[in-house]
Amino acid sequence: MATTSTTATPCKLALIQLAVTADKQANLDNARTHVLNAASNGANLIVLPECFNSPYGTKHFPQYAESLKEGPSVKALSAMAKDAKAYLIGGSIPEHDPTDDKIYNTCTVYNPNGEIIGTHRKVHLFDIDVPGKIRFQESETLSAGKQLTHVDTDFGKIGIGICYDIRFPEPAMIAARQGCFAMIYPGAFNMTTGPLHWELLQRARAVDNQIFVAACSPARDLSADYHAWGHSTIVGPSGDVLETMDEKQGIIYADLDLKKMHEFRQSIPLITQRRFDLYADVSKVKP
Ligand SMILES: O=C(O)CCC(=O)C(=O)O
Repeated sequence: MATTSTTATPCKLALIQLAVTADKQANLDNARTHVLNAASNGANLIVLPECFNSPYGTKHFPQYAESLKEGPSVKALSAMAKDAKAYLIGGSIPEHDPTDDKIYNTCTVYNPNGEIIGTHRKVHLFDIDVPGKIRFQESETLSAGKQLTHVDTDFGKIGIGICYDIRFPEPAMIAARQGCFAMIYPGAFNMTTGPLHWELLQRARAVDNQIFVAACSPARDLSADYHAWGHSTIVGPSGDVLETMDEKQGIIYADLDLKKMHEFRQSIPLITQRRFDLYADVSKVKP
């Protein structure tokens, strides 16, 4: 099993809970202002929310989708990372892939030189129907990604998921076992599932795997079709909430202390205590 380094560069994480509008260029400009602001406060790993350049809704995705090669968002994100001299987990954007003519919910990740070091297409589409509360079917216009994503940084390896991906424990466990010290989820929970599960799922993924977990939401806009829960949150490897916030636009920060993470793992050594002789492959268990 891969080990997580203890000698990595200190990591100051910032989550930007952005107010998203229907104006793509205004969203990119607002993201830039906040990314540079976070960097000027010492953040060297900066995260934007799910769907930060477009309103969140299946009817909006085809209209806002752009190619990663040609579109304005990747160019703008690359320049932000470079000018901030920070790693940037660029939330997500509706991506149009001209090679298969499909639309994906895609997160791009940049190093401090502005180069793309990872691309994650949401692998679990948000298709739910809670009668009388919320029905949302991303699959009406989106296709699912086909791979899990880990990126290499000066701090260590980081796993990326997008929103609904957090409901599935397996990708976080695989990331932790392959040496990632954190899972980062741009996300946009809602007024039904937000209060029920947003924090619980982050704490669950963290405590199961003894890693940092962070989820970054858009700010709530009651004039939009979709009301995001907000409450961007950073959780530590023991499941403790390090920082959280309300539903408004803003930034939260946390220093991610990998030494403490390793000490905690030694005191409760789940990694060496697992019984894969009893549960090696859950996919073979018949429901
Ligand atoms: O899982 C949930 O309750 C919300 C998921 C979601 O909003 C999303 O995947 O965008």
